[in-house]
Amino acid sequence: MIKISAVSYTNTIPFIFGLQHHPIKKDIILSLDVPSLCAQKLIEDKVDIGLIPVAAIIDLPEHHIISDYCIGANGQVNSVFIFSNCPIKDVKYLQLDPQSKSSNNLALVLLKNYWKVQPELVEKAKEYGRSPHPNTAFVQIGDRTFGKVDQHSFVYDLAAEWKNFTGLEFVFAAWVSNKKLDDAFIHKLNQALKLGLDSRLEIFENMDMRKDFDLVDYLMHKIDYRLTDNKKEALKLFHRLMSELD
Ligand SMILES: C=C(O[C@@H]1C=C(C(=O)O)C=C[C@H]1O)C(=O)O
Repeated sequence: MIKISAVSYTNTIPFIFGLQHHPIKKDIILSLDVPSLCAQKLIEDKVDIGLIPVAAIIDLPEHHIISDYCIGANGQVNSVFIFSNCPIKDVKYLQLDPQSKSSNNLALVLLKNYWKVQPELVEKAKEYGRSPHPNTAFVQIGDRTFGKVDQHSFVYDLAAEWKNFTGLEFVFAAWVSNKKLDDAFIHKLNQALKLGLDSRLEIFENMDMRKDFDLVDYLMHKIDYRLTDNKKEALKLFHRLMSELD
């Protein structure tokens, strides 16, 4: 059996659907975890494959990107934000999202190279997301951000800001194995992922919709599941800019 850890957010539902509706389901054990844990499990070899934050790839002794599907965006993504009490140029404290790896690092890359400000970083903030301090901002990703854009004074969509900065798409998470896997299995995995993406309209029929967030637009148009050459170029640049952070 091949062990897989995938992201437990709504944007991964099409992939999960594909894995559960394809014959591959007999060959795998699937667990759903927050992104930082997907990465940790793959690094500790508790799983063979992870849909892991691309920022964690550099922590793996061996890695293989085994799919041309991913969690990415071409401009606005609608679920990766800096929410702030003040304009970004005035931020003094930045709380990081404990569930994230890629977006925390993307925030740091943009603050340094694009906005050119270096706030103090706060990890594991006690009052995460609720600081009354006027110069505090926080990174937040995934379903917890749905419906929140109207609740904060200043809102920055990090995939849109990355595109403003570089002109490129962005990849947040990729399907990565920590060992070489059989080609036939990889082929089946990709068929299953494609099946899930092709089943999105059927998935919507059984999905609880929200009044405060357009899930159909999000899963059809905002999350961009194709690991294009443009995203691969973005990934190289992102890893380089990450390695230059102090
Ligand atoms: C677009 C998203 O991408 C996610 C962001 C990640 C990160 O910041 O480490 C990891 C996995 C992705 O699922 C999201 O979930 O909102």
